[in-house]
Amino acid sequence: MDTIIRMKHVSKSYQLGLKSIQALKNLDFTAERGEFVAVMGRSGSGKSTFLKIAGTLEDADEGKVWIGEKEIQTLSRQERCEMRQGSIGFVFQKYQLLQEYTIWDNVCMPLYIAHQNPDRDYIQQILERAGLWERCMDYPEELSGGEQQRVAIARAMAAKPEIILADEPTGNLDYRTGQEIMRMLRASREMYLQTIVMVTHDMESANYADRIVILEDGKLR
Ligand SMILES: Nc1ncnc2c1ncn2[C@@H]1O[C@H](COP(=O)(O)OP(=O)(O)OP(=O)(O)O)[C@@H](O)[C@H]1O
Repeated sequence: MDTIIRMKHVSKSYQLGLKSIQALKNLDFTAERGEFVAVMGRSGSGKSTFLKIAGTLEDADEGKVWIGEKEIQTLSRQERCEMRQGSIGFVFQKYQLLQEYTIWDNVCMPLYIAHQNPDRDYIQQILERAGLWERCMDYPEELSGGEQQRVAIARAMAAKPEIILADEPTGNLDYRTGQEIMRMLRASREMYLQTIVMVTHDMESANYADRIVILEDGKLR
Protein backbone atom coordinates (compact mmCIF):
# COMPACT_ATOMS: atom_id res chain seq x y z
CA MET A 1 0.00 0.00 0.00
CA ASP A 2 1.13 3.54 -0.76
CA THR A 3 -0.16 5.88 1.94
CA ILE A 4 -0.55 9.49 0.86
CA ILE A 5 -2.30 11.04 3.88
CA ARG A 6 -1.58 9.89 7.40
CA MET A 7 -2.93 11.44 10.58
CA LYS A 8 -1.96 10.06 13.95
CA HIS A 9 -3.42 10.92 17.38
CA VAL A 10 -4.77 14.24 16.07
CA SER A 11 -6.67 16.43 18.51
CA LYS A 12 -8.11 19.89 17.95
CA SER A 13 -10.10 22.20 20.23
CA TYR A 14 -11.53 25.64 19.69
CA GLN A 15 -11.74 28.21 22.46
CA LEU A 16 -15.00 30.14 22.55
CA GLY A 17 -14.73 32.55 25.46
CA LEU A 18 -14.35 30.37 28.52
CA LYS A 19 -15.69 27.34 26.71
CA SER A 20 -13.47 24.82 24.95
CA ILE A 21 -14.99 22.82 22.09
CA GLN A 22 -13.17 19.62 21.26
CA ALA A 23 -13.66 19.02 17.52
CA LEU A 24 -11.22 16.11 17.07
CA LYS A 25 -10.02 13.73 19.75
CA ASN A 26 -7.05 11.44 19.21
CA LEU A 27 -8.07 10.80 15.61
CA ASP A 28 -6.22 8.39 13.33
CA PHE A 29 -6.69 8.33 9.56
CA THR A 30 -4.90 7.07 6.48
CA ALA A 31 -5.73 7.38 2.78
CA GLU A 32 -3.94 5.38 0.12
CA ARG A 33 -2.85 6.76 -3.23
CA GLY A 34 -5.78 6.64 -5.66
CA GLU A 35 -8.36 5.98 -2.96
CA PHE A 36 -11.73 7.79 -2.78
CA VAL A 37 -12.86 8.20 0.84
CA ALA A 38 -16.14 9.74 2.00
CA VAL A 39 -16.33 11.24 5.51
CA MET A 40 -19.77 11.45 7.07
CA GLY A 41 -21.07 12.45 10.50
CA ARG A 42 -23.67 14.63 12.12
CA SER A 43 -23.48 18.41 11.95
CA GLY A 44 -20.77 19.75 14.24
CA SER A 45 -18.98 16.40 14.47
CA GLY A 46 -15.72 17.93 13.17
CA LYS A 47 -15.75 16.97 9.49
CA SER A 48 -14.63 20.37 8.15
CA THR A 49 -12.02 20.63 10.90
CA PHE A 50 -10.72 17.21 9.89
CA LEU A 51 -10.50 18.27 6.23
CA LYS A 52 -8.74 21.56 7.07
CA ILE A 53 -6.12 19.74 9.14
CA ALA A 54 -5.66 17.04 6.46
CA GLY A 55 -5.25 19.88 3.93
CA THR A 56 -2.71 21.70 6.16
CA LEU A 57 -4.95 24.78 6.27
CA GLU A 58 -5.14 24.45 10.06
CA ASP A 59 -2.80 23.03 12.67
CA ALA A 60 -3.69 20.24 15.06
CA ASP A 61 -3.18 20.96 18.76
CA GLU A 62 -1.70 17.50 19.18
CA GLY A 63 -0.74 14.63 16.90
CA LYS A 64 1.01 14.38 13.56
CA VAL A 65 0.05 14.68 9.90
CA TRP A 66 2.02 13.38 6.92
CA ILE A 67 1.38 14.15 3.26
CA GLY A 68 3.35 11.52 1.38
CA GLU A 69 6.72 11.37 3.10
CA LYS A 70 6.49 14.89 4.50
CA GLU A 71 5.65 15.43 8.15
CA ILE A 72 3.75 18.71 8.12
CA GLN A 73 4.86 19.94 11.54
CA THR A 74 8.50 19.89 10.47
CA LEU A 75 7.93 22.14 7.42
CA SER A 76 8.40 25.89 7.42
CA ARG A 77 5.43 28.08 6.52
CA GLN A 78 6.82 28.55 3.02
CA GLU A 79 7.50 24.82 2.50
CA ARG A 80 4.01 24.00 3.70
CA CYS A 81 2.48 26.53 1.33
CA GLU A 82 4.46 25.12 -1.63
CA MET A 83 3.53 21.57 -0.69
CA ARG A 84 -0.15 22.56 -0.51
CA GLN A 85 -0.07 24.42 -3.83
CA GLY A 86 1.59 21.46 -5.56
CA SER A 87 -0.10 18.49 -3.95
CA ILE A 88 -3.60 19.42 -2.79
CA GLY A 89 -6.66 20.75 -4.62
CA PHE A 90 -9.67 22.02 -2.66
CA VAL A 91 -13.36 21.97 -3.59
CA PHE A 92 -15.86 23.80 -1.38
CA GLN A 93 -19.64 23.69 -1.07
CA LYS A 94 -20.02 27.30 -2.24
CA TYR A 95 -17.64 26.97 -5.23
CA GLN A 96 -15.71 30.13 -4.22
CA LEU A 97 -15.07 31.30 -7.77
CA LEU A 98 -13.83 34.82 -8.47
CA GLN A 99 -16.69 36.60 -10.22
CA GLU A 100 -14.55 39.17 -12.04
CA TYR A 101 -12.43 36.50 -13.76
CA THR A 102 -13.31 34.24 -16.69
CA ILE A 103 -13.73 30.48 -16.25
CA TRP A 104 -10.30 29.97 -17.82
CA ASP A 105 -8.66 32.36 -15.35
CA ASN A 106 -10.56 30.89 -12.40
CA VAL A 107 -9.29 27.42 -13.30
CA CYS A 108 -5.72 28.71 -13.75
CA MET A 109 -5.82 30.83 -10.57
CA PRO A 110 -3.91 28.35 -8.30
CA LEU A 111 -1.11 28.37 -10.90
CA TYR A 112 -1.07 32.17 -11.21
CA ILE A 113 -0.82 32.39 -7.41
CA ALA A 114 2.08 29.93 -7.41
CA HIS A 115 3.73 31.91 -10.28
CA GLN A 116 3.52 28.91 -12.60
CA ASN A 117 2.61 28.83 -16.27
CA PRO A 118 -0.55 26.84 -17.00
CA ASP A 119 -0.10 23.66 -19.03
CA ARG A 120 -2.59 24.86 -21.65
CA ASP A 121 -3.24 21.45 -23.20
CA TYR A 122 -3.92 19.92 -19.80
CA ILE A 123 -6.22 22.80 -18.76
CA GLN A 124 -8.10 22.43 -22.05
CA GLN A 125 -8.39 18.70 -21.40
CA ILE A 126 -9.89 19.12 -17.91
CA LEU A 127 -12.26 21.85 -19.15
CA GLU A 128 -13.37 19.55 -21.98
CA ARG A 129 -13.91 16.72 -19.51
CA ALA A 130 -15.94 19.13 -17.38
CA GLY A 131 -18.04 19.95 -20.47
CA LEU A 132 -17.03 23.61 -20.16
CA TRP A 133 -14.47 24.19 -22.86
CA GLU A 134 -16.94 26.23 -24.94
CA ARG A 135 -17.69 28.37 -21.88
CA CYS A 136 -14.10 29.10 -20.89
CA MET A 137 -14.31 32.82 -21.73
CA ASP A 138 -17.61 33.24 -19.83
CA TYR A 139 -17.87 34.49 -16.24
CA PRO A 140 -19.05 32.46 -13.22
CA GLU A 141 -22.35 34.35 -12.84
CA GLU A 142 -23.30 33.18 -16.36
CA LEU A 143 -23.11 29.54 -15.25
CA SER A 144 -25.52 27.30 -13.33
CA GLY A 145 -24.61 26.01 -9.85
CA GLY A 146 -23.61 22.61 -11.22
CA GLU A 147 -21.47 24.22 -13.93
CA GLN A 148 -19.80 26.46 -11.34
CA GLN A 149 -19.00 23.43 -9.21
CA ARG A 150 -17.50 21.72 -12.28
CA VAL A 151 -15.29 24.81 -12.72
CA ALA A 152 -14.28 24.53 -9.05
CA ILE A 153 -13.30 20.88 -9.55
CA ALA A 154 -11.33 21.79 -12.70
CA ARG A 155 -9.61 24.52 -10.66
CA ALA A 156 -8.76 22.00 -7.92
CA MET A 157 -7.13 19.84 -10.59
CA ALA A 158 -5.22 22.62 -12.38
CA ALA A 159 -1.92 22.07 -10.57
CA LYS A 160 -2.19 18.28 -11.12
CA PRO A 161 -2.41 17.60 -7.38
CA GLU A 162 -2.13 14.12 -5.93
CA ILE A 163 -4.94 14.86 -3.49
CA ILE A 164 -8.38 16.46 -3.85
CA LEU A 165 -10.15 17.49 -0.63
CA ALA A 166 -13.82 18.27 -1.11
CA ASP A 167 -16.10 19.76 1.58
CA GLU A 168 -19.77 19.07 0.75
CA PRO A 169 -19.25 19.46 -3.02
CA THR A 170 -22.88 18.57 -3.76
CA GLY A 171 -24.36 20.46 -0.78
CA ASN A 172 -25.77 23.32 -2.90
CA LEU A 173 -26.95 21.21 -5.81
CA ASP A 174 -30.09 19.29 -6.74
CA TYR A 175 -29.99 15.51 -6.84
CA ARG A 176 -29.29 15.07 -10.57
CA THR A 177 -26.59 17.77 -10.68
CA GLY A 178 -25.03 16.34 -7.53
CA GLN A 179 -24.77 12.96 -9.22
CA GLU A 180 -23.07 14.60 -12.23
CA ILE A 181 -20.49 16.17 -9.92
CA MET A 182 -19.84 12.83 -8.26
CA ARG A 183 -19.37 11.15 -11.62
CA MET A 184 -16.91 13.89 -12.60
CA LEU A 185 -14.91 13.45 -9.37
CA ARG A 186 -14.84 9.69 -9.78
CA ALA A 187 -13.84 9.88 -13.45
CA SER A 188 -11.01 12.31 -12.74
CA ARG A 189 -9.77 10.05 -9.95
CA GLU A 190 -9.72 7.17 -12.45
CA MET A 191 -8.02 9.25 -15.14
CA TYR A 192 -5.41 11.01 -12.99
CA LEU A 193 -5.13 8.51 -10.09
CA GLN A 194 -5.77 11.13 -7.46
CA THR A 195 -6.71 10.50 -3.87
CA ILE A 196 -10.06 12.08 -3.01
CA VAL A 197 -11.28 12.76 0.51
CA MET A 198 -14.80 14.14 0.51
CA VAL A 199 -16.96 15.32 3.39
CA THR A 200 -20.66 14.83 2.73
CA HIS A 201 -24.04 14.57 4.43
CA ASP A 202 -25.44 12.81 1.43
CA MET A 203 -25.45 9.00 1.32
CA GLU A 204 -26.00 8.97 -2.47
CA SER A 205 -22.77 10.96 -2.93
CA ALA A 206 -20.91 8.86 -0.35
CA ASN A 207 -21.79 5.74 -2.32
CA TYR A 208 -19.44 6.89 -5.09
CA ALA A 209 -16.50 6.47 -2.69
CA ASP A 210 -14.46 3.29 -2.17
CA ARG A 211 -14.76 3.65 1.59
CA ILE A 212 -17.03 5.56 3.96
CA VAL A 213 -15.80 6.61 7.40
CA ILE A 214 -17.96 8.17 10.10
CA LEU A 215 -16.80 10.94 12.43
CA GLU A 216 -18.23 10.51 15.88
CA ASP A 217 -17.01 11.84 19.22
CA GLY A 218 -13.99 13.40 17.51
CA LYS A 219 -12.81 10.07 16.06
CA LEU A 220 -13.30 8.17 12.81
CA ARG A 221 -14.81 4.76 12.60
N1 LIG B 1 -13.18 28.62 14.19
C1 LIG B 1 -13.93 28.04 15.12
N2 LIG B 1 -14.10 28.61 16.34
C2 LIG B 1 -14.82 28.03 17.30
N3 LIG B 1 -15.43 26.81 17.15
C3 LIG B 1 -15.30 26.20 15.97
C4 LIG B 1 -14.55 26.77 14.90
N4 LIG B 1 -14.59 25.91 13.85
C5 LIG B 1 -15.35 24.86 14.24
N5 LIG B 1 -15.77 25.02 15.52
C6 LIG B 1 -16.57 24.09 16.31
O1 LIG B 1 -15.98 22.80 16.21
C7 LIG B 1 -16.97 21.79 16.03
C8 LIG B 1 -16.73 21.06 14.73
O2 LIG B 1 -16.99 21.95 13.66
P1 LIG B 1 -16.89 21.50 12.13
O3 LIG B 1 -17.20 22.69 11.29
O4 LIG B 1 -15.60 20.82 11.91
O5 LIG B 1 -18.08 20.42 12.05
P2 LIG B 1 -18.80 19.77 10.79
O6 LIG B 1 -18.97 18.32 11.12
O7 LIG B 1 -18.05 20.11 9.55
O8 LIG B 1 -20.21 20.50 10.81
P3 LIG B 1 -21.27 20.73 9.63
O9 LIG B 1 -21.65 19.37 9.12
O10 LIG B 1 -22.41 21.41 10.33
O11 LIG B 1 -20.62 21.60 8.59
C9 LIG B 1 -18.32 22.50 16.10
O12 LIG B 1 -18.83 22.40 17.41
C10 LIG B 1 -17.98 23.93 15.74
O13 LIG B 1 -18.89 24.85 16.35
